[in-house]
Amino acid sequence: MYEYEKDGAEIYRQSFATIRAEADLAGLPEDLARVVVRMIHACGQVDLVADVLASDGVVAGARAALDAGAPVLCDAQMVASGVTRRRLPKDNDVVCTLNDPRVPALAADLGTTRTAAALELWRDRLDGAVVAIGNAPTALFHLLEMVAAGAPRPAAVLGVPVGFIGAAESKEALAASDLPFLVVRGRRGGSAMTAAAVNAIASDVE
Ligand SMILES: C/C1=C2N=C(/C=C3N=C(/C(C)=C4\N[C@@](C)([C@@H]5N=C1[C@](C)(CCC(=O)O)[C@H]5CC(=O)O)[C@@](C)(CC(=O)O)[C@@H]4CCC(=O)O)[C@@](C)(CC(=O)O)[C@@H]\3CCC(=O)O)C(C)(C)[C@@H]/2CCC(=O)O
Repeated sequence: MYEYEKDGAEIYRQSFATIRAEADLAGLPEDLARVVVRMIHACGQVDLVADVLASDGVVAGARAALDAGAPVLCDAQMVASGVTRRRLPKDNDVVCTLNDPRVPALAADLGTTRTAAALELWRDRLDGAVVAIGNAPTALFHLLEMVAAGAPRPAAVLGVPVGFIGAAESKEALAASDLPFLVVRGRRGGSAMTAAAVNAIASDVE
């Protein structure tokens, strides 16, 4: 009844070719360009590239951490669910503590959101980890507060929360910090885009 592409590999090939033809990736190092292509693939917006900001070597640093077996620490279950486990080079743990039964009480004690409070349960896994924040601005702010107060430093922070309240500000704060980072400036972000960034970093092929 309808004429449409049914070959998954061909759909991917055409998508990535379209993104590379339409997005202005000039000036990005190739490893970062590959990550941005996949983030664009997750949101359908080729102008995303203009809002991407990353510290030097963040993609290589995150990949080296994964190769060394580092966990991927996610703010939301949606981010964790989007990470393709078979791409991960060392069967790395993908961790989201949001639904841990201790979190509601922690959030009440700290006077913050559950997503932010859930990061308190990352402390023993934070050292050298790849952090993927795709939903909650409060989680990203709380991570920065924890590290500033002496918590272990992650190898890379993919800071891509979405929204209107605190999202842009939390990402500017990350970019101004001394942590290796990748952000999408402004309101855009989200779990799908963040999981896509992890998947691109974990993968050797587009
Ligand atoms: C204020 C919050 C925002 N949530 C956004 C967008 C989406 N959130 C979805 C879902 C299913 C979840 N959001 C929570 C993380 C929940 N969202 C919040 C909080 C109230 C506070 C976070 C913050 O401001 O930093 C947060 C609850 C908390 O106490 O931390 C979630 C845990 C709520 C819940 O279901 O209990 C849940 C995450 C579940 C999981 O994956 O583990 C959406 C799907 C929206 C929906 O349900 O309709 C959507 C997903 C976006 C995405 O791509 O991830 C915003 C826009 C980020 C917003 C914060 C900023 C704003 O401007 O409002």
